[in-house]
Amino acid sequence: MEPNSPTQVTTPTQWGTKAWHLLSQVRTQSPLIQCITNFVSMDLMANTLLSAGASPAMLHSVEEIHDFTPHADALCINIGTLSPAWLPAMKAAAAVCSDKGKPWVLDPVAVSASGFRMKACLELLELRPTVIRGNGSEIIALSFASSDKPTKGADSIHESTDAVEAAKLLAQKSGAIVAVSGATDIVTDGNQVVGAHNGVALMQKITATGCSVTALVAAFVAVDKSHALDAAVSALAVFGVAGELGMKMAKGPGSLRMHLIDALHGLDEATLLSHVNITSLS
Ligand SMILES: Nc1ncnc2c1ncn2[C@@H]1O[C@H](COP(=O)(O)OP(=O)(O)OP(=O)(O)O)[C@@H](O)[C@H]1O
Ligand SMILES: Cc1ncsc1CCO
Ligand SMILES: [Mg+2]
Repeated sequence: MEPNSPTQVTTPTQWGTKAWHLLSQVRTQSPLIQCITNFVSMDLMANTLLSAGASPAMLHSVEEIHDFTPHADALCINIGTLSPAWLPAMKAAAAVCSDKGKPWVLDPVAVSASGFRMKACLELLELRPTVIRGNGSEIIALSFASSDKPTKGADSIHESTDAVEAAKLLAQKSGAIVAVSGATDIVTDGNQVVGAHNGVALMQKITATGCSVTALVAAFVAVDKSHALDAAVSALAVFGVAGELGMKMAKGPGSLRMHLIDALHGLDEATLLSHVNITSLS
């Protein structure tokens, strides 16, 4: 696999400007994002993409990959409710992207829950995802290809900061940018490590916020595919800022879900620049 390319050090102010630029590009270009995702996440993921200005398409039939996937600007694959029937479509779509140099993003939901899930993820890794985004437990399990000790399932029992070395190893082994969500979202190319400190803890109490931010990463990578690390960091920070703004109006997880989507849709430059909190961790 090709080595990851070095990325220049970016100051906090430059990160804010970069995140705004990429969000603006998503809004003006409205990239088409194909999502092959779990049943739980379909609604929130599609609404997250729409609020950010992208165009979601939740197409997962293997019969449609040949016609449709070449027209997508990026692909998001999520194994959350995986069954054998879905895997051929996931592999076919990932192969189209890999062949055409189109970005695609993998979300290894609950990868340690079973040998079946782990094997599927390892086969998908062979198709060279541009970015892998998971929670701490998922990234640790995938990095060590370990399903010996099933964790809680879709939720993490690790902090994202517990997964830094595992994330770097996975990035080095796979050639992908690896993003770990949590109180601090961590993104690495196997060498450089960047932290996005935005978000609120209550986002963990809304199912599929992680799945949705993975799709947002796909939208950001779609508009800047040669800088996948920057795009992933920016998407995670933007989603976190939307969570912080939404929290000002929310009374609990149900209303946070609604206000987060509203905040993402209405996010302006000054608000984003004053909230983005991204630092280098390496
Ligand atoms: N303690 C926290 N403080 C701030 N933000 C958080 C915290 N925990 C998670 N988040 C944010 O919540 C979102 C979802 O992250 P999480 O780690 O819960 O994903 P996940 O476990 O894959 O979720 P799911 O599988 O339900 O989609 C991310 O945007 C992340 O930054
Ligand atoms: C709860 C849950 N179970 C399988 S997928 C999913 C959505 C969050 O990943
Ligand atoms: Mg998840």
